[in-house]
Amino acid sequence: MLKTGLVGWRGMVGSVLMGRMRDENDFANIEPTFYSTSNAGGEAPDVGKGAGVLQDAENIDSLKEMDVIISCQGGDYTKAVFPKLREVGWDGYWIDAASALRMSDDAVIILDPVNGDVISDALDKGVKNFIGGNCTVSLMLMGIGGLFREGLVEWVSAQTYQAASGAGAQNMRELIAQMGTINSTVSDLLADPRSNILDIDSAVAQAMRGGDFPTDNFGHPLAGSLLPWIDTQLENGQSREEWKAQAETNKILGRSGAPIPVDGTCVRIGAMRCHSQALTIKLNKDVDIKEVESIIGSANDWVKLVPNDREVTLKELTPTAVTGSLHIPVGRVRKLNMGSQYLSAFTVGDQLLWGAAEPLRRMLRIIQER
Ligand SMILES: NC(=O)C1=CN([C@@H]2O[C@H](COP(=O)(O)OP(=O)(O)OC[C@H]3O[C@@H](n4cnc5c(N)ncnc54)[C@H](OP(=O)(O)O)[C@@H]3O)[C@@H](O)[C@H]2O)C=CC1
Ligand SMILES: N[C@@H](CC(=O)OP(=O)(O)O)C(=O)O
Repeated sequence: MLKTGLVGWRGMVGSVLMGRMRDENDFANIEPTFYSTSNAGGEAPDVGKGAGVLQDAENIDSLKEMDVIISCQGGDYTKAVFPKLREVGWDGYWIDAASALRMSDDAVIILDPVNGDVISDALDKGVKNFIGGNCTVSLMLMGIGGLFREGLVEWVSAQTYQAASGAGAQNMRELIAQMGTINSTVSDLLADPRSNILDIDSAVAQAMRGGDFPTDNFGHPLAGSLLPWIDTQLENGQSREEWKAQAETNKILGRSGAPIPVDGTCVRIGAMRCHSQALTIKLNKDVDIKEVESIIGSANDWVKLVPNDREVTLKELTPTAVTGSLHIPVGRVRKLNMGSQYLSAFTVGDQLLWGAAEPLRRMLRIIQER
């Protein structure tokens, strides 16, 4: 059994990972050791093997005993601990949710339903660093990976609608607090069916712009609004989240040479944990829409083609419908007025599942099954 160290297991991504590992009985096949950056010596979770003791997540001597380490602790932890482990000659597998090592030459971005071949080749070559992709990129590739696999994509433009969870647990709380503040500001007016909607509207706008509105985490109102910038600002005008789209897509696909252009605008909206994306895809040839649908819908076990029908779309292609589920619905698939090679699609995915935790636990399985 692989000695497997788990770091970051009680955070938001880590908790989702733990839930999935329990659901899939993954702990039966490993010898787990739980680490903490804040509570070494405390009680470790009982995953069916008795509750052990939490180990110190900074203790290199302990970590280097592991065959595999899975970290959901974040990039700062990775940057601090990973190089020290490799310096002392640790040769185990490092599986990480953080972006810190994603673009390193000696690391593979893992999304096995899309790039199982890339992962397998890397394992054959002795690669030991396997890093989860950016949630938006992973969800886009789970949705339209079939078109890439068939070599049909000339470029993609993704306009995103990203959930609060992508910014962290405190941001999810803040979104709800903002919603609550808005509601409580106008609850008396709302209770009166004869009240003027413009009075309600101006009271809401005033509250959202006021100094008491809870914005410590987002820095700005999100509830009742949106934020058209995610992550840091780059010199070329892109946000870092937008930069990741092309860089990570091409790396996940294992492409060398000219990259497939992928670009768009990343926007934070008031969804809880599902990212949605409106995709414009330029195909490199005219493909019949039925064939396009078939290629998209049969690419993996989780993608689901939603017919371009109003009722079904509004029932199945929303964050509310998808949250907590591994399904990746893709709908609104149609050719655009721009020409027969221009395709539109809309996809929704849970950014904590396929966007973060699921590729990590599957990577552990892949290593085990070797
Ligand atoms: N949020 C996301 O959508 C995505 C995040 N990631 C990556 O995963 C990393 C972890 O993200 P995320 O899970 O959101 O981070 P969290 O802040 O939820 O958890 C990170 C760590 O914070 C510590 N912590 C402190 N207070 C608490 C608390 N009250 N509850 C739980 N944990 C607490 C825990 O460490 P300890 O137990 O040692 O104290 C925990 O492991 C990110 O930095 C990012 O690199 C990747 C993809 C998506
Ligand atoms: N940036 C993503 C979440 C995330 O953690 O991305 P990354 O793993 O690339 O840092 C979002 O805000 O929705």
